[in-house]
Amino acid sequence: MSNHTSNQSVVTANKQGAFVRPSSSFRNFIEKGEEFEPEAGRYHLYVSVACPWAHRALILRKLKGLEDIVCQSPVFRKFTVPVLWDKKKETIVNNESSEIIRIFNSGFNDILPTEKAALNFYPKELQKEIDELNEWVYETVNNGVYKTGFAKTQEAYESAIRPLFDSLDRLEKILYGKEYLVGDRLTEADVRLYTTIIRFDTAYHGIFKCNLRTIRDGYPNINKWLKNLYWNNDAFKSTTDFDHIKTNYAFMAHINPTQVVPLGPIPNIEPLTA
Ligand SMILES: N[C@@H](CCC(=O)N[C@@H](CS)C(=O)NCC(=O)O)C(=O)O
Repeated sequence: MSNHTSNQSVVTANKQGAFVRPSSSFRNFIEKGEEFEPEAGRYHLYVSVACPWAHRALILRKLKGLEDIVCQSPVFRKFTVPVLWDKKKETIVNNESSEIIRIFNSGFNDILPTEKAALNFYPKELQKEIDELNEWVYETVNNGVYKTGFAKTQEAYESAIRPLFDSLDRLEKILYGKEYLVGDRLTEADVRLYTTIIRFDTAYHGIFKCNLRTIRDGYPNINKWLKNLYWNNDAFKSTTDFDHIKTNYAFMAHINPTQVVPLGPIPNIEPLTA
């Protein structure tokens, strides 16, 4: 995969000092009868467990029971993660997390047991609502924490942190009396938000200066939703590694030059009953 290394940098900024995320360059899908066929053992997922974008893919892989079909391993820089690699053609299939989770959601259904194939985290009847929510959640929350943390000017920082917290306020209302974001079932919208919120109090609040409020003290409905996913669904808990998350964010020398790793918050996530 050395032919496909990326020279993209996480610290890309525009003239105003605002973080600009580079776009992903490999955008293929896995489909029967097409170039990339669903096959067990053919594809490999490269991740970093600290990375919220890679974490999305790890959760979907687990939810769909793809552990024996798509292997995974950590990779250290050079290219962005997640990367879905085709061992047969020796090429990257896709390096865009929002598409890799769609591939995992349905691309391997033909070779999965019936009960796993039946699981659909992007159901037709909810797609419009999921897409609409994903759009603003991506801009202001998933990427919003990065825009806040990587801002190189006061102005860029403040114009990212405000929309971030406005969106958290909006999500808090959406989750009032609800277990999931869209419909009454777990969808990719929950997965995409989870990987940011689980890092919020432990990394983004301190290291990225996303500190108007914490999730645990400022957002009871989001906190309840978060705890439910973490404690009641192993696909979330088993793919979440708090030590790795804390260390990796603290090691970003451009924003934390001492690389001292914060101890708190304690606990990393509250117990279900708190
Ligand atoms: N759009 C990509 C973004 C992935 C991304 O930015 N990943 C980070 C890690 S959290 C990365 O690999 N950055 C490149 C680097 O650190 O060199 C996706 O969602 O898949």
